[in-house]
Amino acid sequence: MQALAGLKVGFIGGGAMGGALATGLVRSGRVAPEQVLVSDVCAERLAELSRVLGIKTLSDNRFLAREADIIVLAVKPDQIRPVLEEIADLVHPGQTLISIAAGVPLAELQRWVGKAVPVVRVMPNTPALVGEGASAYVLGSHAGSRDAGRAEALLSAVGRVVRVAKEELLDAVTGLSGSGPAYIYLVIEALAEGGVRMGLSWRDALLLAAQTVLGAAKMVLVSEEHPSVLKDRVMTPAGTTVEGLFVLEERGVRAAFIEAVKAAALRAEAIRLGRNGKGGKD
Ligand SMILES: NC(=O)C1=CN([C@@H]2O[C@H](COP(=O)(O)OP(=O)(O)OC[C@H]3O[C@@H](n4cnc5c(N)ncnc54)[C@H](OP(=O)(O)O)[C@@H]3O)[C@@H](O)[C@H]2O)C=CC1
Ligand SMILES: O=C(O)[C@@H]1CCC=N1
Repeated sequence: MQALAGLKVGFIGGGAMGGALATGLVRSGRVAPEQVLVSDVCAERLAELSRVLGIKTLSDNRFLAREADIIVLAVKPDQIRPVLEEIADLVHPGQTLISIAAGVPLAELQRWVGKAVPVVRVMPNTPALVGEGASAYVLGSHAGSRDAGRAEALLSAVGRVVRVAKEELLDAVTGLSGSGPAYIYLVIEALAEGGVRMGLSWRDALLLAAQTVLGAAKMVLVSEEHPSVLKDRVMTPAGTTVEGLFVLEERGVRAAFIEAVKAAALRAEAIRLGRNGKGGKD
């Protein structure tokens, strides 16, 4: 991947999301393990990432900020400001700062870093770990095509990526694909329980449920047909599928998913606007 050639990618925070991105990136083969650095306050997490991926890990965010060309801020939203203030004097316009924090606006990121360095806001998701992430990004005012290229190269190595036209849309992305894997795990668990209820072993039911979700998703992406067309192809008149679908519609499952995305997106918006009642951001 040309945009990442010879560059060092540093992750500050190697937890659920930072660890998933670092792992997906190394496993993609688009960068060598020597190009990836992770710093974290948790020594066990660092030891595990270093052991599994063969990457350099460290407990010193400032050392990482000196070394990395792309710095991914992957700590919890309330830790973004202290981390940025910790490294602000070291960062320079040759670097690209990428924040993956939910609800932390570009204007704040730029203010905390205090100088004209390129900042990109990204909303990824955890399936990046297995190369099937879904991410969206928006550029800050000092970021240009070089930084967009770097962000796209990084994110396309671990899944699919879209650029959104304005920052506010990242709230919707957060509600849909950022939080979305959790909704789908719930669906898979429920489908499997349905199978168990009707006599399957948990092991068989879980495999069938997960593979069905994977297969259906792949059909949508590969065929590029509208999901309703694909749905119709599964239904036989007076058959089984229409009975199942009727129950889902009757119970309001479609509306429940639409409302779930809205609720999560509104929460992201509330954090971004500082209307935070639950300790997500200071
Ligand atoms: N999880 C997800 O699905 C997604 C998360 N995000 C965003 O990613 C970010 C990280 O979330 P997530 O990975 O879930 O969180 P985690 O708590 O799993 O990971 C954060 C890591 O950063 C460490 N850390 C805390 N303070 C510092 C510091 N000052 N310097 C270096 N490392 C530090 C934490 O250590 P310790 O645990 O010891 O505090 C932890 O290991 C958040 O901003 C979130 O909004 C975005 C999309 C999806
Ligand atoms: O739940 C959260 O706030 C984070 C952001 C998107 C997914 N997890």
